[in-house]
Amino acid sequence: MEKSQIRRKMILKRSNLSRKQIFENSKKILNRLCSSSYYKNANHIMIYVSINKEVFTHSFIENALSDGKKIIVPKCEPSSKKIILSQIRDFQKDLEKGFKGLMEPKKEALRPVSIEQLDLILVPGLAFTKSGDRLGYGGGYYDRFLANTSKEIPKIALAFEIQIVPTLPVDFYDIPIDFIVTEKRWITCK
Ligand SMILES: Nc1nc2c(c(=O)[nH]1)N(C=O)[C@@H](CNc1ccc(C(=O)N[C@@H](CCC(=O)O)C(=O)O)cc1)CN2
Ligand SMILES: Nc1ncnc2c1ncn2[C@@H]1O[C@H](COP(=O)(O)OP(=O)(O)OP(=O)(O)O)[C@@H](O)[C@H]1O
Repeated sequence: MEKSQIRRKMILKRSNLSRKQIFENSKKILNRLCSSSYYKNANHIMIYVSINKEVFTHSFIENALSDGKKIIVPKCEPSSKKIILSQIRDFQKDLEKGFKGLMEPKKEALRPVSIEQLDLILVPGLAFTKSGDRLGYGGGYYDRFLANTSKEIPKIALAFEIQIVPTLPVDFYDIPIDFIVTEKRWITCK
């Protein structure tokens, strides 16, 4: 099956999850992450700001900020299809609706961070395999970004169990992830 076809199928499948299921499963996923040494040992954490039926990350971001973690979120630059990293201090004040309706740092709240500063990357996606292959929305934003990160930085996907599939088409530029956390389990890829 082609990537575009799998994307459509997975968006449809995910749309069947109720708001309650999204919130409850997201809580389990993020609690599992927070009890891991990957979270505990990380100071600078990059995380996506969830929309629609993605694993809900807003409460995690607020809790991690209270926990003293440095939180870094992506801002899309559609002209270059690149991601800019910006540290946020206040979820409510620093973000506004931007590209594709995503919550992104406001211009006046941009606090650039370099890739080398990241200790942990929490990756979004539509579908994943247990071996770490990932399918996103198709912009290639994360693939371009992940291509520039060191292998040493853990890349962890947050996903609902229904997003784990047996196989995915893989292109040479696709960057595999290291772990997947679902509401049921912790998957170590490869
Ligand atoms: N929360 C979040 N932020 C992210 C990503 C992501 O997957 N999730 N990205 C990952 O690379 C980048 C943004 N890339 C995107 C590329 C395309 C579409 C897009 O076409 N969205 C559809 C809606 C899909 C749906 O119904 O869920 C659209 O606008 O029609 C969205 C984000 C960076 N920030
Ligand atoms: N490292 C890269 N350098 C240049 N172009 C790239 C790179 N990675 C991906 N691309 C381009 O991005 C486009 C989208 O890739 P793909 O369909 O794999 O995105 P995706 O993984 O679903 O989305 P995303 O990474 O945004 O979540 C492709 O046309 C690909 O050529």
